[in-house]
Parts: sequence; structure tokens; C-alpha cells
Amino acid sequence: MKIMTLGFVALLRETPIRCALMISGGVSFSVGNHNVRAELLQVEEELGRLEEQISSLLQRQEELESVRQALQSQLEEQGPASSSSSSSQGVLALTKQELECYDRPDFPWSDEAQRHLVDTFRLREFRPLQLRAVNLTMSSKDLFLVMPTGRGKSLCYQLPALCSTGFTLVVSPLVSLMEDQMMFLRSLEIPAALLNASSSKEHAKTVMVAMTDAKSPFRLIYVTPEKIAKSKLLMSRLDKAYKAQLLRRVAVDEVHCCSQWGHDFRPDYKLLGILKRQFPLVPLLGLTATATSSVLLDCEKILNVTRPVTLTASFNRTNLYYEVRCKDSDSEVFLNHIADLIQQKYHQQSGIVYVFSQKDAECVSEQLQQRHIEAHPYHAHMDPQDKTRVHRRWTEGRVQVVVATVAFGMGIDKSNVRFVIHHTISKSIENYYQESGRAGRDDQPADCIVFYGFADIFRISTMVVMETMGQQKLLQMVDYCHRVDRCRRSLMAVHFGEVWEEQDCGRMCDVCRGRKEELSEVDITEHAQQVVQILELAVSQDERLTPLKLLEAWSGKGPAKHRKGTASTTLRRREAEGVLVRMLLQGYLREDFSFTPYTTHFYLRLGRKAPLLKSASHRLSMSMRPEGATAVTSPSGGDQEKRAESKSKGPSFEDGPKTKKAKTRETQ
Ligand SMILES: Nc1ncnc2c1ncn2[C@@H]1O[C@H](COP(=O)(O)OP(=O)(O)OP(=O)(O)O)[C@@H](O)[C@H]1O
Repeated sequence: MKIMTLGFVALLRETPIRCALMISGGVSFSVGNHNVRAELLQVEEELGRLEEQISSLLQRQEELESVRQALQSQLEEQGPASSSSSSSQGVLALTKQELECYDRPDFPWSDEAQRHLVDTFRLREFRPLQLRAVNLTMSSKDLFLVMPTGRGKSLCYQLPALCSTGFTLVVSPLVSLMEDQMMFLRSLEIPAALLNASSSKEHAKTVMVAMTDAKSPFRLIYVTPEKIAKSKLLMSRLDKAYKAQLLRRVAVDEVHCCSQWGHDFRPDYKLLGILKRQFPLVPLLGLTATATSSVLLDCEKILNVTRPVTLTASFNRTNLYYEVRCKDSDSEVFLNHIADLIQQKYHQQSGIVYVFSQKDAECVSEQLQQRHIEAHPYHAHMDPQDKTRVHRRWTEGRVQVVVATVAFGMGIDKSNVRFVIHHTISKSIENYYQESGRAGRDDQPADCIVFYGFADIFRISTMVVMETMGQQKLLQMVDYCHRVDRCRRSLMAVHFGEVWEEQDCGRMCDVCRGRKEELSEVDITEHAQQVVQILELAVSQDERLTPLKLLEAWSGKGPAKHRKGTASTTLRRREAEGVLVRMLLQGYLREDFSFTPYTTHFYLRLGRKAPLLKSASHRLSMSMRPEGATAVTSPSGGDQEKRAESKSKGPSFEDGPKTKKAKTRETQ
């Protein structure tokens, strides 16, 4: 028997799965079963180690990509012969020097462009990259322009439209956006037209006729992507206009909507490839505030543009201060916190509070009003007239705060917004960047504060469960909020593929303002093991636990069967939540969902890396900042506001084992 078992073990080492299937007898079965488990653990451990290696290789790849970009830039500066690409396809359309030629003011249209800039648009000078973009599109180059929100992308097609004959076709995703633009152009006496599903027949006819009329006054014609996808009549008029050389340029606003990988995919944008196919000689200008290089590559394919020039302005808005605060679970305390901020720090200053849902918009604005703040809700289900009224009153400064869902988004262009507070985290970093970017468009200091709450992760998770990459993107946002050891800007920079130096932040985020020496690395292995035990118990009972039930069981509360034989935690609630988030971000836990006709439920389950916690040598740690340790100031506060509010800072493990290194990492 003994010999058989040893032989069996040896055989098992070689082919564990086959052996497990061969087992038949009682004793052999239990020994075999035990060995299979041991083998499985080994495999899981090795997989865990591989994953760590992969993640450090990926990090190294990121660093090398940055260095490569920096070196390429150097080469380009030295001479045109050395390189050949600036398109997102990786094949340079123009060298840096060639691109710089497009900053010159001596093109045939330059005088006229300068005249329109000053006389028509009433602006003193171009902002960075605007002149280059104007000259490139006027030279018939296909162009992708990635420029932070509020920097003036629209001018890059509106001004060329005035310097050309014929008209510019502008594809824009939202009717409200187009209406704002129409209002703006009307105020500057620039003739433009708009076509959408609710245009009257007569209006549509007038605009379509104008398309092929060389004497038409319209310099810009705005259409929705649906219109292009669905109206054969429109396509045939555009075809005629193209042949008459009157369709001079196509501008695709919010071009990232083409890609499923972008943060705002719109199916009708997928069909816009027809424009370049039918009108190959018409230059296309795609505009976006937020697109990673893979999203741009996808857009190139979808729009059928080959090797467009891509101009990317730095995403870094140096006047914006980024901060993450912990959300108090008591909603009254939390609301007081926001109200105090608005009344004291942002007294009489304009701002936005972004919330998760329509109900939150109404509730939070009402509660702020009760605290004597002039706040109004804004969400998609409001009457359009009410929306316009709130928007107008806020723009005119008669309402201090708009409490809004993401419906208050594209096209919001108020220059003196001093704060954007997120009552709930955004669903992705792209979304957060865009929403927070509504602050400080006048280049004056402004604050972007996100309140990060444990329960919100799961509320949003159930909302994005059907979206492509929805969960991954949400976890990136959670990581942005959860970390206390990486500059907030650097996390965004990596996300947008921008080369980043630590000093680029200029201490304009809470992490860079905090004292590095206050960070400590806490070993959370034992805590994580306790969590795993509870979830294993749940699995053995064929149960799933919501985050709330898991926390309850871990704290020694709730149904006894959920915690039979498991240890209770001594951690405070926020600390325990921090451990769960860390485990989720690192793959020790994973999300699971169940659907009913009315709602989606969220559960936490054991993740792929959970078995690693069985090994005595495997450690898991987390960077932490002790409560009340940090005193940072924000730029727009004026009087050096102390931010050492223990309630709003990250969790601490006062009695937990600590390691010296101030850095988040896993150790084996
Ligand atoms: N050269 C300039 N100098 C000063 N202000 C400018 C200049 N160019 C544009 N602006 C102003 O900047 C504001 C934002 O412009 P615009 O709406 O084009 O931004 P955007 O980049 O399209 O933003 P979003 O991504 O939110 O749509 C407008 O009020 C515009 O008049």
C-alpha cells in the first residue's frame, strides 16, 4: 500500500490530472485527493508568481515605452531623416520639424485666419496647437486632435470653415451640444445649420438644397451620426456637394465615440466610415478630449482614414488640483462635509457636484438647498426646458451649484468653475478626467475632489456590468482613488499614455502634497486569509455573499452560519473595507452578479489568486497613510486650508505589522 502510494505520488507529480482520474479505491482516493489539492496549490502559486512577473514586465514595458517616446522626440528634433511617424498607427506621417512648419503664419490663408480669429471670434491669439491644427486641415491633411476638454478644439474646424469656400460637415453626438454650438455661432454671426431627427421637412429641404448651392451662406452644417447612417437623401446631397467641391471638410466631434474601447461608444459612429469611403478627397478632422492610443487606432480603422496626423496636447491641466477624500457612510455627515466645503472654501464660487443617479441629483440638491446653498439638479429625465433654465442660470452665475448626473456633460463651457466635486466616483478614469475637466477653463486654479466610498464601487459595478471592459475600467478608477502612494496625475498620465516625470505634478494633487515619510506599508496577509476563510465557508454552503454580508460576517455579526469556525476581525470598518478593495484590485477577490427582472445583485467571491494565501511564504501588503497625519493645502482655497481631516483621509492599521517601504506591493 505504502509503495503504491509513493509511486502514485511520483506519478501524480508528472501527470496530476490523469492520475486524479485513474483513482478508484477509498484510501487511495483520499490520499490522491489530498495530493491533487497540494499540486493544485503549487500550480496556483506558480501562476501567482508568473502573474507578478508579468505585471512587473508590463510596468517595465510602460517605462520603456516612455523612454522610447522621449528618445524618438529627441531624434525628431535632430533631423527629419531619422523618423517617419506621428500617427497613432505607429507610422509617422510627419516629422516633428515638418509639423513645426505648420505653426508658420505665412500660408495663403494665414491673414484671413488671423483676421477671423480677432474680428469674428474675438480672441487675441491661438492657444497651443490650434494654429497647427488649422494649418494642417487647411492643407487637406486628415487629422486627429486630442486636446483636453475646454482648450478650444471647436475653433480648429470653425475657423477653417470661414477661410474656405463651400461648407464643413460637423458630426456631433448630441443635439444639445449642437444647439449650444449653433447659439454660439449665431452670437458671432456665423451662418450655420443643423439637421437632426426632429428637423422639420422644410428646414431639412432648405439645408439640403444649400449643400449644393455655391452661394449658400452656411459655412458649417451640423448633423447627428444617425442622420448620416439613416438618411439616403442626405448621402445623395453630400455626394453632389462633393462632386461640386463644396463639401470641404468633415469634422467628427467626440471621435472616441467610434470605438467600443472608448468611454462613450455610440453605435451610429461605427457607420461613419462611409464618409471617407465616399468622399476620399475631403479632409477629416477627428476631435476628442480623451482617447488612448488604442482607441485612436480603432477610430482610424472605423473611419477609414489612413495615417492621419495626430496632434496630442498634454492632458495635464496644471491649474487643476486633484484630491480624493473618503466618503462618510453616514449620509448626513457626508452631506455636511460637502456643504461646509461649498460654503467655506468655495463661498460664492461656481461649481458642479456630480452624482450617480437622477434620484441622487434631486436628493443632494434638495439637501444642499436645506443647508442654504443655491443648488439645482440636472439629469437626463428632466424636462428639456428645465434643463436649459438650470444650465442658463448657472452659466449666468445665478445658481451656484449644479448637482448633476453625467447628462451635464459634453458642451458645458463655463470658464470660471472653481470646483468639481464627485459625490460618487466616476465609472472610468476617462469619465473622471472629462467631468473634472469642466473646472478651471479660465486657467485659474480650481479643485477636483472625488469622494470615494466602498459601497459606491458595487453600485456602479452593477451599472456597468453589460459594458465592454466596464468592470476593468471601473477598477482602474477605484485604483486611482484607493492608492495613497502614486501621484494622481501620474496615474492619469499612464492611462493616457503620456510621458510623465514625477515633478510634472507640481504638488497639485493630495498625494504629492502629503509627506512621503508618513506612508507605511502594512502587512495585511492575515486579514486577507480571514476573508478567504469566510468565503470558503460560503462556497461550502453553496452561498454567495454581498460585500455587506461579507463585512458583517467578518466583523462577527449576522447569521452564525456565515462565520462558523472563522475568525472575526478587529479592524475598524473603513480598514476592513480597504482590505477588501485591495484584495479585489489584486485578484484575490472577484465580482459576481445575479440578475432579476428588477435589479442586479453584486457578490464578492474568491478570486484567482486566493489560493496563494494558503502558502506560508506568500505575503500581501498595502500602502497606508495614518489617520490625521497629512496636512495639505489646496491652491484655490486662499487661506491655507488644513486638510488633515481624519474623517476624510484614508484608513490606517494602528496595530498592524508594518514594513518600512513606502510603496504598495505584494511580496512572496
Ligand atoms: N485661442 C483661444 N483663446 C481664448 N479662448 C479660447 C481660444 N480658443 C477657444 N477658446 C475658448 O475656450 C472655450 C472652450 O472651447 P471649446 O468649446 O472649443 O473647447 P473644447 O476643447 O471643444 O472642449 P470640450 O471637450 O468640452 O468640448 C470657449 O469658450 C472658447 O471660446
